[in-house]
Amino acid sequence: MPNDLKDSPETNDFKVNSSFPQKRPRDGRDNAALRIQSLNDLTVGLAPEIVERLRLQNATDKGYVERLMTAMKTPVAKTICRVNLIQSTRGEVLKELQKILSSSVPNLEIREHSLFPDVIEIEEAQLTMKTNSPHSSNLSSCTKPRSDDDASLPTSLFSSWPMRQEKGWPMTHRAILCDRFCGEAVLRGSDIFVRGILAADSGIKAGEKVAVYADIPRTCDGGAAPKKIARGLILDNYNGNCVFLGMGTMACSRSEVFSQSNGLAVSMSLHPTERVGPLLPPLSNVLIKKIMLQNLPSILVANALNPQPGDVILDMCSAPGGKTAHLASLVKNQALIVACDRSRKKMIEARNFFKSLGASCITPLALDSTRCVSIDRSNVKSVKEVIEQAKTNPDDGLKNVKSFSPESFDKILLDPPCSALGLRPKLVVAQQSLREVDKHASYQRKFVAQAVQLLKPGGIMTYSTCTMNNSENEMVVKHILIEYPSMDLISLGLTEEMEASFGRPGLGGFGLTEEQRLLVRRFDPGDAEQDTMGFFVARFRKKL
Ligand SMILES: C[S@@+](CC[C@H](N)C(=O)[O-])C[C@H]1O[C@@H](n2cnc3c(N)ncnc32)[C@H](O)[C@@H]1O
Repeated sequence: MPNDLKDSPETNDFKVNSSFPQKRPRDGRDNAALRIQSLNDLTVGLAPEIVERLRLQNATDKGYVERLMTAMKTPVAKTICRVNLIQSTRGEVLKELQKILSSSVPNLEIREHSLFPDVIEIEEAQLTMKTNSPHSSNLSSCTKPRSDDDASLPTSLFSSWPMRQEKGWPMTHRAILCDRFCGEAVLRGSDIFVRGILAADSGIKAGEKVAVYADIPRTCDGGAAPKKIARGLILDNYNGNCVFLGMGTMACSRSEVFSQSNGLAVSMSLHPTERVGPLLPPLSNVLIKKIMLQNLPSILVANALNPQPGDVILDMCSAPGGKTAHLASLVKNQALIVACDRSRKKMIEARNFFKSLGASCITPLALDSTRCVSIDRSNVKSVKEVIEQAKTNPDDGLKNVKSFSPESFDKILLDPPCSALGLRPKLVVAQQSLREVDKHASYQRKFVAQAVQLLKPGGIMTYSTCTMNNSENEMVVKHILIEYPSMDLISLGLTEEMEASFGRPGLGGFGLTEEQRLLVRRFDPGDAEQDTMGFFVARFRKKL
């Protein structure tokens, strides 16, 4: 071992903490651009003008922006598993999950959710006991590795150590760098699959313990697309901006990572001191037909639509299909559910997903839901007739349907594209401007115009977004009430317990009356007590 390394404080003192790694390049030449940060120090999430709008929306809440910015780079502290009732029951799944996870991750609490009858929640046991605040997760915990880790340091690493030290990479373990989507999934508890890795130290072997970093894409001036990193890069040649996420064990070698197109690459450590953020279990390959990982506010939507056997239901923007699958689960296939998305590719994937769940009552269609009302008023057909009479596309098996007769559906789920400000964690500074964010609102109104026509009198429609932006939420509700007098805003039909504890009323000051505000539900990541993604749901009934 080189002498200087013995003196390095990093040699025997691996830290998953706010100050690791903090070495900065000493010379300003070839490596000046490399920037390694800890999650604590990272400023990501939302563009300043968006944060300012959200601050103004929550002007009376003094600590809001600080909590929002912390929440935007951290995951929700609980893993939420929705049980597919077509394949199993919650009781059975609970037992199976407890059996599977207790042997691999002993430190978890796995229990039935008290508000949702088809939901199981999983969280780190310590968190429940220590505190209720999700933001006091172990972002700043500081620990030393077990001594046996120190003994197995990869000595070949040290042949290039002066350069590594200059760059600021860790001297204790070789390292890999994943893309930001993969990094976000890691924070949510996922392991790393080969496609997610961008760069790695040379010589990494299967079974080796590695330090895991995620690239934080830097956009050029003017918000241009971030520079692409060629997959397979040697880490020493990486000059980007990255964040440390924790330790993992390689499932394959470096050369296999970059020669294979799929498969597990790194199992993330389940030791709470060797990972950043809360301990969340990797569930991507667990009980895949029986559970679906979904955010709690998203689960609210299908419940609010309250599907019943025999209903004819339209999901106007279905892909990737989480909410449609939930509808099918709630009625155990006893309804006719039409799932639409403009993207044929996404719909083919969603069709395969529905099939894998046994959700046989769903008809997947690739169509534009902003123009899907039939203009031929002389030839009114039921939804069943439209589907039965349509030709099947020989290439992908999707039915060739483009429109439906007015007043065809009992229920409509409208979950249109939105600014998605509420999705977390975000390992990027979103480059959306306020203008771009607000453009979504006019697109959302186009879907509404179709939905109102397609709904039967007395029919129910839910409107939802995964954003906190008022122009896509409260102001769309106000627009619906003004433009479509046939639509009444009604309560979400939640239990009293849910009403009292889950989500908040809509914002004041954006066109809704006090009474109307209480009928909608809003979720905000800056609301630390709730610890959810950002979300909004409203429910309407068309007058008879
Ligand atoms: C918020 S996502 C829907 C998520 C989905 N409801 C779920 O829970 O999995 C919005 C979807 O709308 C689709 N979309 C965008 N424009 C559309 C259009 N004109 N017609 C139908 N779908 C559209 C997008 O492809 C995207 O998949």
